[in-house]
Amino acid sequence: MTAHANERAVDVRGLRKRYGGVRALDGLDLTIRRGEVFGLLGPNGAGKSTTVEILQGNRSRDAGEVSVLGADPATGTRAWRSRVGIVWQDESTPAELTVRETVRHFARYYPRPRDPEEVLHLVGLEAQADSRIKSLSGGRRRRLDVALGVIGGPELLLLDEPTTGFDPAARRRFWDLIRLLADEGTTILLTTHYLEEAETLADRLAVVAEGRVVAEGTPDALRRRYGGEAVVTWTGPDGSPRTERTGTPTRVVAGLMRRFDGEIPGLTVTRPTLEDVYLRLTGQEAVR
Ligand SMILES: Nc1ncnc2c1ncn2[C@@H]1O[C@H](COP(=O)(O)OP(=O)(O)OP(=O)(O)O)[C@@H](O)[C@H]1O
Repeated sequence: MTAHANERAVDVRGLRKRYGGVRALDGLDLTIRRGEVFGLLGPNGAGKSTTVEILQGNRSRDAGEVSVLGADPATGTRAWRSRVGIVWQDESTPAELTVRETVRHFARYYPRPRDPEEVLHLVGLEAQADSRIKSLSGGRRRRLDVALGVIGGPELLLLDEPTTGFDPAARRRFWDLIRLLADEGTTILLTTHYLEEAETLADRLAVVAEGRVVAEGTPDALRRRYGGEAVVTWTGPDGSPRTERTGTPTRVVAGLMRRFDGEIPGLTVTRPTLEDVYLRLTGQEAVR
């Protein structure tokens, strides 16, 4: 909890955006509190990147109210920009510079930057510090982008699919970095297609579909509200598989224990995952 915990870092009301005939945002509402890690989920084309770009001040909107750290991004000053960390999708940094030179170079743009060596360590690029950017693999390139997003010591970090292209170890390391920044009080918005990532990192989530928020809450609350019933399976006395869908799996298991007088053969209890919730909310639920 930070001193600002009840303040809003991001407040969006009725956000609308069209690209020609395409309605990308259709009345999106979003509130992110200070110090919170907030995950934005949604299928391809739902409007997540457009939202992040508008919050960054890099895209205009057609309608709606937007406040980011107390300012309208459309008219954000240089001082405001220095408080917001952005990870660009296609960074146009000079490919001839080394990783260390680039991070140091970007640090000079900010009034209170983090230590470049610390940032290289945090994103796991110490071993590549003297490599030229053009020689980096795609995943390491992306880690450098993340380094440039945090070098200014932002109050708010806006991350659009930050771990796409990361190998599993780099993704875990990135999660540690996000937790560290969150512990320091940084507010973080991240979009992701990795539900495990959302569940691991986010205090609260919003699911976006067709340009609107269709559900919002903690991962637990979303699972409880939209997850549906648990599934209990076991093996019957005749050896055949049995299944029961239930809102009270403990009661079902207690009944089975009495019936079997001890160990229940083949018992499993499966509770709805965030993925089940997500697929249901975005209308992509598989027919079972
Ligand atoms: N520059 C653009 N010009 C025209 N249409 C665009 C542009 N950017 C986005 N769109 C369209 O707006 C809609 C929302 O796109 P957006 O990139 O915001 O979605 P997204 O949720 O980030 O998707 P993804 O998960 O694929 O990144 C899509 O239909 C997309 O094709």
